[in-house]
Amino acid sequence: MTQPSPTRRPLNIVIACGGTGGHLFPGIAVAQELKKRGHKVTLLISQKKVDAQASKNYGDLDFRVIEAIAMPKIPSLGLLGFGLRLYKTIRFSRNLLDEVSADAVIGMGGFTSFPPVYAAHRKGIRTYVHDSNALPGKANRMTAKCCTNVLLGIEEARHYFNPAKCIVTGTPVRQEMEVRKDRREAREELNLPQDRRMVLVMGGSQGARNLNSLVIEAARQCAELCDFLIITGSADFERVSQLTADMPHVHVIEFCSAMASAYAAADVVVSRSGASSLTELAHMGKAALLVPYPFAADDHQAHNARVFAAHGAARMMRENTLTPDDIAAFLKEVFTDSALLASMNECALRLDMPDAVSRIANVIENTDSPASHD
Ligand SMILES: CC(=O)N[C@H]1[C@@H](OP(=O)(O)OP(=O)(O)OC[C@H]2O[C@@H](n3ccc(=O)[nH]c3=O)[C@H](O)[C@@H]2O)O[C@H](CO)[C@@H](O)[C@@H]1O
Repeated sequence: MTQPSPTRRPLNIVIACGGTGGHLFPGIAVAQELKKRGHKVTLLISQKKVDAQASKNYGDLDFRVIEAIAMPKIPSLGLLGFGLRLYKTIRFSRNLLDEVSADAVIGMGGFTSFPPVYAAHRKGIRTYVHDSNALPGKANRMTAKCCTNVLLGIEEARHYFNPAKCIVTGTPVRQEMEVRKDRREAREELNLPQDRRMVLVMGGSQGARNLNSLVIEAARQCAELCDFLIITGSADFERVSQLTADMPHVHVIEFCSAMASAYAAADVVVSRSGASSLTELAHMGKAALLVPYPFAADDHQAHNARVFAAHGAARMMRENTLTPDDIAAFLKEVFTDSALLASMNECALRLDMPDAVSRIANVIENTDSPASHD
């Protein structure tokens, strides 16, 4: 593991990580590490429900809300309002950077990272953007232009940026996931049976309605084979609860605040292929059936899933052709071929970068050169 080197004084660091769990949780992981090293951290999140839901379990961290502004289509009438909101958010960011005497700003991705990173860049403060996906989004590519360094979740993304600025750090997992939990304890905690195979179903930080529907039909065929723990997302909780009311082998959670336990309790996972979900699957060494969100920008979730499939850690299936029979067949295959399941688990583990959070913190602590830009 890379060792942190001592810094001259505690730093004031701003982490912009709002908008979605895939940005927020890696941001929380970096904040936890920097705080542990004695630095002061301010996290910028958006006003969205998922941010409030996810951040409420981290009362020891300092969260501030900043307006989340998404880039409208070009050309469109929305551009005028967007320009005004962007200007206001950059001004808000500039004031906040003064208030906390920021030494460095890290954007964890998405368009919510741009205003604080841009404001910091204009003030000559060190700036970073972290991109966790195999195919980086447009917002990150734009933000990267005003960054000192670009921190990458995986090597595959390097050629989308100025390669000289890129440092492959991996994507960090939260402190509570660093140590893998015991399966028995995890099942006790989540009130799940000990003697059944368990399939964890997750649709990213906000749930996935179509995937939930397909899994419920598959679960009807698999009542003998295994149990299911479905994390539905807030919007689909009522519907899934009703549809599975007569299925005692299906367990339903709206939003899971104990993801370390959910992974530990699972034998196999059916999931969307958001980058943080994949990072956690690798860290936990869990085989998966990956179903990329079909409408993700530039189909980036398919790029993520292909990396895992190519390494033998997962199967990838596209939602438009996926049937409940396919899901049931996959589960029968992995549960009857224990060597296959073990090999997929092992391949997932090989993709883990356990020191990602240290690498990021080291970059933040060690770079004291003035910002360099494209
Ligand atoms: C639709 C879309 O564009 N999604 C993007 C979004 O994904 P999204 O926000 O869904 O994030 P990911 O799938 O990357 O990660 C989900 C995170 O939420 C956590 N979690 C989830 C459910 C729950 O109940 N509790 C909980 O804590 C997971 O442990 C994980 O840390 O950002 C990712 C990172 O840029 C991208 O790769 C995804 O493609």
